[in-house]
Amino acid sequence: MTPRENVRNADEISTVIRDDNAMLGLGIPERHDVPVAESWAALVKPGDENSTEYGDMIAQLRDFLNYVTAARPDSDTVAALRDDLERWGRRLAPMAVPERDQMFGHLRDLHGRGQTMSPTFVATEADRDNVWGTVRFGRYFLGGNGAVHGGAIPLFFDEVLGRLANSSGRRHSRTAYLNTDYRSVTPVGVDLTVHGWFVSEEGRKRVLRAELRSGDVVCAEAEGLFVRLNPGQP
Ligand SMILES: CCCCCCCC/C=C\CCCCCCCC(=O)SCCNC(=O)CCNC(=O)[C@H](O)C(C)(C)COP(=O)(O)OP(=O)(O)OC[C@H]1O[C@@H](n2cnc3c(N)ncnc32)[C@H](O)[C@@H]1OP(=O)(O)O
Repeated sequence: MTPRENVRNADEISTVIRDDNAMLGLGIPERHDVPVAESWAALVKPGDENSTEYGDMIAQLRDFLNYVTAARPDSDTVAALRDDLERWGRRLAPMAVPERDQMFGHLRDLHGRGQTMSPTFVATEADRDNVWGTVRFGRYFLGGNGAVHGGAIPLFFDEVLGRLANSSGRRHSRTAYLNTDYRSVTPVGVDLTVHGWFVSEEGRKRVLRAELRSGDVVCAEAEGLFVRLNPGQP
């Protein structure tokens, strides 16, 4: 018997559908309509006129990656998609620019910075030493059995803590270590809450911690050391 045949009433059916949508990481728009608190927003580089359009394109790309991950497409669909992707690659290739000019990941006024490498962190509150927010790992970030891939979690922590470490007028630092404790499975397709905070700041060394929760359950915790760069250090 399949899980669907096992469904007995309308409530259960809607739960299954909702869960399927959740597994796709869909249903919650990957948009950027939550106001960002002052100190986090201090990183914002104003005046990129393409931000909104580019951000919407990235949101589509994120949804697309979730669909690709979830689908078991027929071979005609795969062939058509391959051809479309090849065409898009050829269209974009001549538009390559040096790193400092690229848009991907550089749009700091967008939640998620206009990138797809890690899920969109939506900062909802921040001060000089803390940031709070939400994240939803889409189906694309699935490791197995409904759990987020173990490598995607430190990537996400680096994203949040790296940015907090360099916020509020602090000079740039780089991650020296980032330790992650996986406390319980991090579910795909579920809104999670995030808190990142400074533990200490001594000389060039900034120690920060973060916590990722699903409801009351702590899914993962991290501690990172971020070392302030010396002048001329890459
Ligand atoms: C240009 C920065 C860009 C930042 C982004 C801007 C904001 C953008 C906005 C949004 C972005 C989203 C956010 C993304 C952020 C991501 C950040 C990353 O992931 S960076 C890539 C991964 N990390 C590396 O590639 C580092 C490679 N390592 C190094 O470059 C060096 O090792 C470095 C700079 C970390 C330290 O090297 P030393 O030569 O400058 O300094 P020494 O003397 O070795 O260390 C200073 C102190 O730190 C301790 N230390 C260093 N590493 C340690 C470790 N692993 N464990 C414990 N202590 C360590 C040392 O023992 C020393 O301590 P004692 O002063 O003696 O007390």
